[in-house]
Amino acid sequence: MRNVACALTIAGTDPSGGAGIQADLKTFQELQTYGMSVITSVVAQNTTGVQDVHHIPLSMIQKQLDSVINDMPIHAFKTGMIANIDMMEAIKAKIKDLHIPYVMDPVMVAASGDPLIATDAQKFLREELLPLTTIVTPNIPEAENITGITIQSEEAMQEAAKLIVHTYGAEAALVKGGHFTGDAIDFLYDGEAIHRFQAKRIDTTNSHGTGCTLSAAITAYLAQGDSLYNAVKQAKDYITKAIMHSFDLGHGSGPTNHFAPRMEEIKQ
Ligand SMILES: Nc1ncnc2c1ncn2[C@@H]1O[C@H](COP(=O)(O)OP(=O)(O)OP(=O)(O)O)[C@@H](O)[C@H]1O
Ligand SMILES: Cc1ncc(COP(=O)(O)O)c(N)n1
Repeated sequence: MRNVACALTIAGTDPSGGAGIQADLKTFQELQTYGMSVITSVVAQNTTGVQDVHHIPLSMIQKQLDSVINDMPIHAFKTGMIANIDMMEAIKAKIKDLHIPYVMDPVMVAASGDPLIATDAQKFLREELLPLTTIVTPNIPEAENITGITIQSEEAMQEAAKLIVHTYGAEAALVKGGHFTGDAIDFLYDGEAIHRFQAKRIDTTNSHGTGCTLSAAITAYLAQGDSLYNAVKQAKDYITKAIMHSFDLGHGSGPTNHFAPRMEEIKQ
């Protein structure tokens, strides 16, 4: 029996608190999971976009990973923004023997449209990191980038999820429909079956950090020992409530509300 579920995020930062490491740690905390973090890049960003990026030196990323891995229990981990091939190689070397659930949010571009990883790193991510994942959670542009297919229908989303598993070697793929119109429908393919997760589309422009929050919630539930299906189902519920009660903060696309799911439960 575990004392407490422990989850690690390896990602970039967001000083405005909506995305990246900050969103991940808030999500872990809300889901009663002990959160740990390794910072890859310090990003000057807010709800309106990315102002600047400072990459942490490689040796410091390696040392942060050693600090956590050599001392702490880790029951599941996620990766978010990993800006270049050198960082990806260093991280791969440290995580490949962990043998615990690995959730990859294949962050490529911020919701504001600003690129977050180098173009040549996309190939490394696809070929070297994807095969290590328990689940990868691309949005539609990321799924198009990984598979090379154009996604304009639910059928194409499902085809992309299957391709990511069978061609690129992820154990499972969750292709997210946040960028579509109509209901917010995500498809999970676990190597055997397609599962559909549907929520009403919430009429809001507050979508800063939705992908980070969803993947962090999946990581927290996996750290707690939930099955992949149950982790995704509960995480989808969490992000839907967090968007429903999102905050009108900042001058751009506002952040999700991490305590909304708990407040809704208290009200019931
Ligand atoms: N307006 C919305 N209403 C309800 N659910 C939404 C809405 N927008 C996104 N979602 C859901 O939020 C989750 C994140 O999906 P999305 O496709 O937005 O990811 P993303 O693009 O990686 O995130 P981000 O916009 O932060 O980059 C998915 O479960 C998606 O269905
Ligand atoms: C450090 C970091 N990681 C990921 C995102 C993507 O989040 P979003 O697309 O919601 O802006 C981001 N903006 N910043």
